[in-house]
Amino acid sequence: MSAINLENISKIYAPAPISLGARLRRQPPQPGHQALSNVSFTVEHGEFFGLLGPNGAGKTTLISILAGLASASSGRARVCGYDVQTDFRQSRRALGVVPQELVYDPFFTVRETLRIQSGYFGLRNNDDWIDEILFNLGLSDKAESNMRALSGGMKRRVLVAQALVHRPPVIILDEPTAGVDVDLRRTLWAFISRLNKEGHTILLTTHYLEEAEALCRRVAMLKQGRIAALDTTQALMARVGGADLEDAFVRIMHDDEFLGVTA
Ligand SMILES: Nc1ncnc2c1ncn2[C@@H]1O[C@H](COP(=O)(O)OP(=O)(O)OP(=O)(O)O)[C@@H](O)[C@H]1O
Repeated sequence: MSAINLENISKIYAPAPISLGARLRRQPPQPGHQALSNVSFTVEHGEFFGLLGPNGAGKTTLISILAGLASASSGRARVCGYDVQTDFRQSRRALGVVPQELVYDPFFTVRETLRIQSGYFGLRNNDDWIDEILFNLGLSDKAESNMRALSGGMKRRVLVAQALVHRPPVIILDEPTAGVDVDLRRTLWAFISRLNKEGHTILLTTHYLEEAEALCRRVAMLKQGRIAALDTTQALMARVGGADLEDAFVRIMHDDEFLGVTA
């Protein structure tokens, strides 16, 4: 049983509702937007896996499907063997997701936020683990601060903490270091690497390819909603050529030969 298993996932977003003016002009309805086409891959337990792709490639859509926030138009997604639709509660419990957007409730303190999140998973008396997470993310002195009083980088640390309160075996980070300072990057990667060494599976999306090269043993590259490459980071760089993963990424994204090709 794998940590993450995706079988032929496709996603077509419904078109925007047709306006009254367009209806009166008898314009034909717009087709939906195909964000993912037959995406299949597996992430094994304990892997540090990179999901890469340019803006709009479909990374967040795929993560939303895994987290049960969006439903696939076709195909099957499983987390730790649990189907994300039919076994939603178990699959969601196995997963910690750090979202790309800073979403938070401004009325609570950091500790309250983490206690509430623990409550969603039926966890009471979770303060020992909450304190450990806060310490490891450099947030101990912010525990009683109100969320709205935190800087953007500090809020992002709380999002990471929130994803970890229920000790999920699989952790998904959607661009966790976008716009954050060197200090947080180092703190975050030290903690996430430690969790990975302890056996947690990590799926990371990032536009910082040097981070992916340093951290991820395997990567999948999405291009226009299709898998363009899927291999170990080292094998991919050796096969495609170039000085580093960024070079390989640029070559793959600019060469149509790779569209829909899997390793
Ligand atoms: N709710 C939605 N309705 C319609 N189209 C959407 C919706 N969400 C995303 N899309 C479209 O689906 C495609 C994939 O978007 P997605 O956010 O998954 O890409 P991404 O790889 O995460 O991009 P980024 O790197 O910019 O975060 C894009 O063309 C986007 O405009």
